[in-house]
Amino acid sequence: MTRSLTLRRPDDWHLHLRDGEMLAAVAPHSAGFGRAIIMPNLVPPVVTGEQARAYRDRILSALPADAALKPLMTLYLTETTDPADVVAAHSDGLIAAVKLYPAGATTNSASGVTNFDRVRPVLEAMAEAGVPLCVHGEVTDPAVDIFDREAVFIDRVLDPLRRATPGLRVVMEHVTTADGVDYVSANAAGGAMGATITTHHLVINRNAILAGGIRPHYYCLPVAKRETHRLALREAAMSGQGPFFLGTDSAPHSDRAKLQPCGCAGCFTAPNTLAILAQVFEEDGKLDKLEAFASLNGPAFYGMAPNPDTIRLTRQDGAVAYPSEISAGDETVTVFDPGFPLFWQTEPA
Ligand SMILES: NC(=O)N[C@@H](CC(=O)O)C(=O)O
Ligand SMILES: [Zn+2]
Ligand SMILES: [Zn+2]
Repeated sequence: MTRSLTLRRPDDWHLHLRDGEMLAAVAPHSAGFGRAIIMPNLVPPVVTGEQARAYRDRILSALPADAALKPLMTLYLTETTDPADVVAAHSDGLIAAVKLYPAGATTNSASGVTNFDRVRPVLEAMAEAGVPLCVHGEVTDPAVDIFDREAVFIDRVLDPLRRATPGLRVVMEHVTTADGVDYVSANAAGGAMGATITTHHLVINRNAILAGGIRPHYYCLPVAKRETHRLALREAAMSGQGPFFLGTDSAPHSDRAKLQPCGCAGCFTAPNTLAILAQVFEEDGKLDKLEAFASLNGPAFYGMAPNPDTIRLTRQDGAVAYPSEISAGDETVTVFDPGFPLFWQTEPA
């Protein structure tokens, strides 16, 4: 049995760090990643280069002095986004990507896009300048079943949008279906598409949310699908194939906001993500593919070098303890429970 594993330092290509007291509480839990794509869905959202710069400074102040993490900022695409601001922020190295939320699709997405024609000039400028578009891929049409919203998005929105904007590089964020995996695999040639896969979608299917009682801490968007889809995600993540890389979508919410008649979507996985990943890759006999997924494929897609340094994961004889919750100001935030004991631990540097 493998007892230890040395990897290029991993990156997180989809991370929510929030702001204020929540930022202060959660940022240290992602400090061991080399880089992270920081999601812009604050209230109000991060829409201009100036706002991204100020948010990056707040993140850097919230990180411990010895943190490895370099935040890679994104702008939240709105129907009034200025193409010139996007291109300038990208060429200054301030942002790595732009994030598209269909209006109303997920947490803090009210300022997202309703009419895709209105963002066409921005998308064209991005295609021209090589700025990737990160997409929350779900339709918001209330007539579409929530478990079908990703698959329908591909046909109704994503594919037409990509055809209308040749050269636009797209990341399908937190892909949750076999349909998403197949679409990305079929369209990834030449780096045209990538996909992030979360830690929690490798672990849970929709039963985790609903069987034997309702479990709000497993509710996230896109919602976990049936088992066949989870297996397709595991296969993609463990394939070593270039377009698939880690984006934890660690999305902290206070327990107060989660445990409501209408609770928020999001799983907070930052504290135990690597331990869970090592375990699921080990379970499938694919530990040798973890580095491609967590440390190599993401930078290759974004045109960056892998991190120069490494981390070491070791397998313990007994289960490793991690906090079941953390505090953020007066609030608590529950850490994702994979439902099985964890044995892998990141060695202190
Ligand atoms: N994934 C989630 O369930 N929630 C995210 C938003 C998102 O990534 O869609 C959040 O910001 O809480
Ligand atoms: Zn999303
Ligand atoms: Zn997210």
